[in-house]
Amino acid sequence: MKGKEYILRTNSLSKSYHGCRVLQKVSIDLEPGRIYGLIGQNGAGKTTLMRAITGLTFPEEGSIELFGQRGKDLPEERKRIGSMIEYPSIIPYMSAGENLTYYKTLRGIPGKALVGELLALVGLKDTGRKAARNFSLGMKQRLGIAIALIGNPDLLILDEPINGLDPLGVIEIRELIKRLCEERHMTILISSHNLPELYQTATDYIIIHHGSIKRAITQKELEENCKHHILIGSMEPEKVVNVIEMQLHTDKYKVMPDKTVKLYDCLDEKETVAKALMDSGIIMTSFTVQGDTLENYFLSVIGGEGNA
Ligand SMILES: Nc1ncnc2c1ncn2[C@@H]1O[C@H](COP(=O)(O)OP(=O)(O)OP(=O)(O)O)[C@@H](O)[C@H]1O
Repeated sequence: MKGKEYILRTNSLSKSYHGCRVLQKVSIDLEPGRIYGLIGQNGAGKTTLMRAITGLTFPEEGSIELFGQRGKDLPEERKRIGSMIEYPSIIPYMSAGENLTYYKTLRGIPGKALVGELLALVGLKDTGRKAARNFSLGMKQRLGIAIALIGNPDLLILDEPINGLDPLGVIEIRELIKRLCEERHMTILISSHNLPELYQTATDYIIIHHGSIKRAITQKELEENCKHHILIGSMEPEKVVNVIEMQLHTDKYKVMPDKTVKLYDCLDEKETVAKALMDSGIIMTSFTVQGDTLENYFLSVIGGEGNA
């Protein structure tokens, strides 16, 4: 049987700055045509990992395999990566078209139509001679992505591409990323602190904390972990449990440390559940249908420290 195909594999990458480990034996595997959300707090090592993959910094330990090539000729293989790391590398006094032409020429990429195609793809076709320094933040980000797309990469790496964007800008980038994945079968690694947004974009998540990979999980697995449930708040969780077991005949529940009870069953029979609890004299302080969020999941994986 043919083994799994990988676009990128990092094997035990470690990197230190001034004696301080910022990447610790980082191993990740990226499969083709998927969108990976890289999640971590400030300083977790996301940018450093992206810089290591693209060759902007060098790990002291570990190895990188790109496109199944086992790192035979990394500089050559890296030509199939497009990236926007930290800031879009835009030349401010040039227009969007001039920026793209400049980078295209610099990289020796032929094809007259490419600049127009990329401008259309990122929605900057009508910006004419306007200098990039006068662009909105969203336009600058989209131009940065267009620059990253110049070589029609197989792997696209985007560090915080929606940072500072307004809601419309966020939606535009989300649509663009999804289109690149669906239409061009690109593999995309994207870091973001906006977890609700990432949840709408990514197909997989990689959680990094203090330079170590804590979890790699698919959207499907995440959904399984963040299953919808009825959240029942009361001062008498043992009575709630009794009703659930004896009257609703299910054991799919969990008592939380704050005394709420999560019921993963009977979601289509909310009225029956509510009535059974009330008829048993339980005073409920809350009764809502919820699904755990990516934020909660992230916090539970890193041990509840701070925000993403
Ligand atoms: N060139 C550098 N010199 C010294 N320390 C660095 C350098 N680059 C990164 N670091 C340190 O490495 C750690 C990881 O930084 P990194 O930028 O990779 O984190 P991050 O997860 O991208 O954070 P953020 O979400 O804030 O962008 C931080 O403690 C940072 O201060």
